[in-house]
Amino acid sequence: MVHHGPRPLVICGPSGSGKSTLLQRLFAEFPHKFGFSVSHTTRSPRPGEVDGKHYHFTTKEAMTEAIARGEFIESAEFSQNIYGTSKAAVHAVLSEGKVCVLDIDMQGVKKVKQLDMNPLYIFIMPPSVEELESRLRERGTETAESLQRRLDAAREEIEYGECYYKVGCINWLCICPLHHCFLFL
Ligand SMILES: Nc1ncnc2c1ncn2[C@@H]1O[C@H](COP(=O)(O)OP(=O)(O)OP(=O)(O)O)[C@@H](O)[C@H]1O
Repeated sequence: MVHHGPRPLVICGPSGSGKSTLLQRLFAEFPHKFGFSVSHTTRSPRPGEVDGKHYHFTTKEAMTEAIARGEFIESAEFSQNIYGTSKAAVHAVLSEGKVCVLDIDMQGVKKVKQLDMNPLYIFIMPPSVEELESRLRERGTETAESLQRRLDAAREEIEYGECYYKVGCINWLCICPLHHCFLFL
């Protein structure tokens, strides 16, 4: 995919690190500047999640077929569900002249790195796996098994973040100290 316009932003970090919350703040503060690449997922919607806004909720069958038709720039299996970024989702943001923001996992990042999108990469590092666990428990969206799967994935993602991202800090994090997370640019 040849990319024109402002460089996309790829945000990555373990489930529960606070990516979604930080992005909500970003979009609320700069609605004309940044646009969200709405991923497809086969996981069930959580209370409050809106189809087409937070995710395009779909089935494994429909998504596998769409991937085979070449409709996705990347896809990944995370905690027994498929997630993916469609070409249409990215085009929708770019056509509005906004910075396209992708919230994707480590596998998605590795795939995007093989494309010619040339994005900026940001990793949200949680304070510890213990803190992640208590956040995910409090959120109440996971079963014992899916919580364990997310924590196993988190350990791998933290290692990946430590290896491949340089320590940095950007200003809009300062308005969100409650999340106790660091941004790596
Ligand atoms: N298109 C995609 N490709 C790869 N990974 C994706 C994609 N869309 C979402 N993900 C990742 O899948 C993981 C699980 O997302 P999900 O929304 O189920 O959990 P979450 O705990 O709410 O994530 P968050 O950390 O954003 O709060 C997250 O790390 C998210 O970044």
